Amino acid sequence: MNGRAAALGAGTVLNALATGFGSAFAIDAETRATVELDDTGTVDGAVDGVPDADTRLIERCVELVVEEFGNGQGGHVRTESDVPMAAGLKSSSAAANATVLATLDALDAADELSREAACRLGVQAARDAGVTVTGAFDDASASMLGGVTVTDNAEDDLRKHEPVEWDVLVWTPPEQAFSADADVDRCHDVAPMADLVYDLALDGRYGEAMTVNGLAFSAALDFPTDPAVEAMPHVDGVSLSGTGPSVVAVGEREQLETVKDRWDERDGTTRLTTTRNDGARIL
Ligand SMILES: Nc1ncnc2c1ncn2[C@@H]1O[C@H](COP(=O)(O)OP(=O)(O)OP(=O)(O)O)[C@@H](O)[C@H]1O
Ligand SMILES: O=C(O)C1=C[C@@H](O)[C@@H](O)[C@H](O)C1
Repeated sequence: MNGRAAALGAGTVLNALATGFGSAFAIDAETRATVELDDTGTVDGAVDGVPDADTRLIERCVELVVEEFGNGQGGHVRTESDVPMAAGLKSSSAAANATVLATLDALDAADELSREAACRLGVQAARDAGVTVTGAFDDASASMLGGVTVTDNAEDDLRKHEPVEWDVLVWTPPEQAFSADADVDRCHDVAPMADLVYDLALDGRYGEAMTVNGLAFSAALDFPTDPAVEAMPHVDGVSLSGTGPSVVAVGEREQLETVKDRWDERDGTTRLTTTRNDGARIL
């Protein structure tokens, strides 16, 4: 009873920590999960290359799927990832989605649940594991479905979902920033800006939405705005991603290459990539 699946990392249009409404877009970075089920009744998890990682999220994903579609099985779950952990690129959503799909695959139950419903199980696991503030259905839906999504995280409701063909530049500083540690009160203070970003996103003005989001949440969460200001003359949109520290920009490839030269001078890694519209998949 083995299963294997992959889900996508994502960047932010609107951070949901202010109002519960969020928006994210899938990028070409993957987390893969392998699940082996057995009759032990207990689940243990491991993250490739990170021996001390917190594995409660992926273990909880297996448990929830087994509760609904299995017969008391336990087993092992292991992830390997191109999405850096706690860097703002939705590593938790990608790990949860990949694990839920891999467990469904191991139980031969992948056709019994829509991708959207599978994603809600991962969100529940993230809440149970305490790795999220709002549940992060915005990030989870982008990671699972691909394209850009706009969501109400209080209701796990998908308000908008559409494919997008964007070139994307990602700067990831060496630090980590766990969502569960974010200063939520400071985010509430920028709610009027989040309302504006939500309206822009619903209008399909994603680039402007991202830029307003980035300035507001960088200020609220105490991240530098210099990378965004450097990028602004060249790109359609630039934002702090998630609860940081990564910054994502979208626009013309050539212009993003100009920004990359500037961002390369900073500590960390800078990567040119694209959006993905295919979403998570069973391998
Ligand atoms: N590859 C992985 N395998 C297993 N668990 C993971 C993996 N990546 C992330 N996680 C879980 O998610 C937690 C990090 O979640 P967090 O929301 O802080 O990061 P993120 O999703 O990358 O950030 P953001 O929401 O700002 O994009 C980790 O502590 C771990 O529990
Ligand atoms: O933990 C959460 O609820 C969230 C974390 C960040 O990724 C945000 O970007 C997201 O909108 C919500």
